Amino acid sequence: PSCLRAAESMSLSLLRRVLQFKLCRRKMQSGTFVFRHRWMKTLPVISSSIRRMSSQPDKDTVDLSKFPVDRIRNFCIIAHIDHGKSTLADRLLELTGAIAKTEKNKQVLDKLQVERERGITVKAQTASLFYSHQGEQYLLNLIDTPGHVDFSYEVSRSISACQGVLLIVDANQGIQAQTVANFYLAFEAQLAIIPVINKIDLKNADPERAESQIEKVFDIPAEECIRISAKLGTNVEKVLQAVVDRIPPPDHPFKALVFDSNFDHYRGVVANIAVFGGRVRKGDRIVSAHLNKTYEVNELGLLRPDEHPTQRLFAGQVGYIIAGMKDVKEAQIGDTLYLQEQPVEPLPGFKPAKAMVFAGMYPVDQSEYPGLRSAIDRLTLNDSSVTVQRDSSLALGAGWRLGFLGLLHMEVFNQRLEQEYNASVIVTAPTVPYRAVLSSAKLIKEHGSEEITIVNPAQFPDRSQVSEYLEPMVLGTILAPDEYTGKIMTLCLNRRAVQKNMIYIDDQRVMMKYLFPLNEIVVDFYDVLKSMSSGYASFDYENAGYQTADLVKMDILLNGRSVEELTTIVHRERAYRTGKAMCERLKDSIPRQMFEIAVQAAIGSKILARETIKAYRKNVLAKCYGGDITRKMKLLKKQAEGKKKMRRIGNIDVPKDAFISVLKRKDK
Ligand SMILES: Nc1nc2c(ncn2[C@@H]2O[C@H](COP(=O)(O)OP(=O)(O)OP(=O)(O)O)[C@@H](O)[C@H]2O)c(=O)[nH]1
Repeated sequence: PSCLRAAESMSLSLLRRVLQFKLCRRKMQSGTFVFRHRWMKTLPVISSSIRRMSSQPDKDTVDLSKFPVDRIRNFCIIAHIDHGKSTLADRLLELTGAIAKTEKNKQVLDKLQVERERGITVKAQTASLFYSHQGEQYLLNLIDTPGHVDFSYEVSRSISACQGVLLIVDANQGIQAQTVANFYLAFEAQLAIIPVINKIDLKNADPERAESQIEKVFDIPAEECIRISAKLGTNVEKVLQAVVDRIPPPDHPFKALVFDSNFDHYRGVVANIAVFGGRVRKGDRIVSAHLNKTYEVNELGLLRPDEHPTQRLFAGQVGYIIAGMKDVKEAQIGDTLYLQEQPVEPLPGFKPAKAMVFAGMYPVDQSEYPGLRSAIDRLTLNDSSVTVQRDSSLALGAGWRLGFLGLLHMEVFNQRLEQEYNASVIVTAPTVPYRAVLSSAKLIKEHGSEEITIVNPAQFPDRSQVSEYLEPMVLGTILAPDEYTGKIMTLCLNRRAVQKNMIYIDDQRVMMKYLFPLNEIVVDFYDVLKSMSSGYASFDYENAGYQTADLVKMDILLNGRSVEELTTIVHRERAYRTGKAMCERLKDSIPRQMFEIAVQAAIGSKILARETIKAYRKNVLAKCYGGDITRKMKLLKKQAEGKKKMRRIGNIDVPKDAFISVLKRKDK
């Protein structure tokens, strides 16, 4: 009101200057933009000139720390695997000038080698983009997320840092299992959902069908869908407009959420944060709500998509912060950071990731133990969802028992160890976390509780000491064309699954829900499902607690000697069939050696199955007549290298892949 009064006596341009000066000062003091809103309402003429002034679309000179919160949008891209998230992210980056438009820009946000090789996203990535819309400049914070079911943990935490999502659906494939799972994650978080139908350039694209599925399954009007081709860039601009128009700006009290973290060898932990309110500056002392530890901020900035240091981070911004944390466990995902002098109520955070698959990991040669230990330490610094426990076995020596989110997660971890740390490891047959209710007083005392979780089959307690065994269950969703329904039902039945629900989502596609024992799907269910449906079926699952089960421990013996790493826990009624199949597969995967090998499956002292591997001697020099010594040396070296991929158990060479492949079944 005092300014309005002053306006009567001052020229408008002078008043403008006074206000601009006050505005800057107030913004710097309060760190919020509430002040600006208020003035814009009372003085539209002045505010429009201020707006013009602060929305110069020159992204290199704009001061990000003063970016108005009402022109910030935080969103992520979610979809089923391969529906084109990373490709759309590339186009968005290009269109907003964050990266140059070249042929080489393919899945720019997929930085890890394993991501590029497998063509999948494993870790969520963040980038800040500038976008001019109707003369205003907007700051769009984009988070690209992985599509595979093992990494849905990354999706849920990305969602917590956003106010909206782009839900991508392939125009050819339509809604798939993870589309459904991801939709509900976003829906439950009450985010704005923009459905995007991608790949409309494909010959068999059927966008109408995808839209009617979206209407039927998610209750989103078909008109809200945007049809695009991420590959060709068709209509991608419309996506940016929708982000601005349909996603609300962030509006929160003073605090920041840690939604990702990774470890940098030189700078320590780099935490990705979403600032929900207020601001943080270099040199500020911040507190992590979870550990109640105080740190000094050494560096912070935005991700565009590479780190771009700034002096401050403001409400509504998504960026990174480095504050002398030494372990990613200090930057717990879901934790709240606040300024030391301004404690706040912590944000709700995320459900912690729970390991569902456990496996032993051992060096191929014990002399490589220290190297492998430091490689595992470093890799887990970057992936806090992996649990690590030290373990040792008679045959394989000292090693670890690691817990993963799923089998693909385990394979990716393994591949990263080999590629990024040049480590050669043996991974034992994966197992799920079983539980046992103990009846033996001695064991209860030893464990300090009646119910124990067993992640190592070798430590499976004997039936006589247990009143009940329990196995983890999951509720699986399968989407497939109806012609495969019969085959899929047989497969599920073979995997001890119970059907819970089945509906047609359109005239050709069926959605089925089954309750599965986790161990039945963990190794190869997805592969089998894919191949029996010519790649058309998709699968996703969520945890569904524990159920009583009649379990037994099955040992595998090589020449009468039990190989602890091949021990598995099986359902009693399946023991014979599983034992026989395991022996057959071991016979195929262990190469013939200079002596005969008996492969047996046993429960206690009872032998269930046996196969014999005949003796054989491979003379690699057999075809090498005459005297070329270099050629002979080369062949012998090659043979020695082949042996490195083997593990000697007793006097038997077992290929390291045998430990996992032994569990893969041949479902028809
Ligand atoms: N024809 C066509 N192909 C596309 C389009 N968008 C993406 N693709 C292709 O689809 C494949 C998967 O694309 P990505 O962008 O890697 O998919 P994604 O959803 O990020 O995959 P994940 O990160 O593994 O979940 C790639 O081969 C892309 O080239 C499109 O609009 N048209």
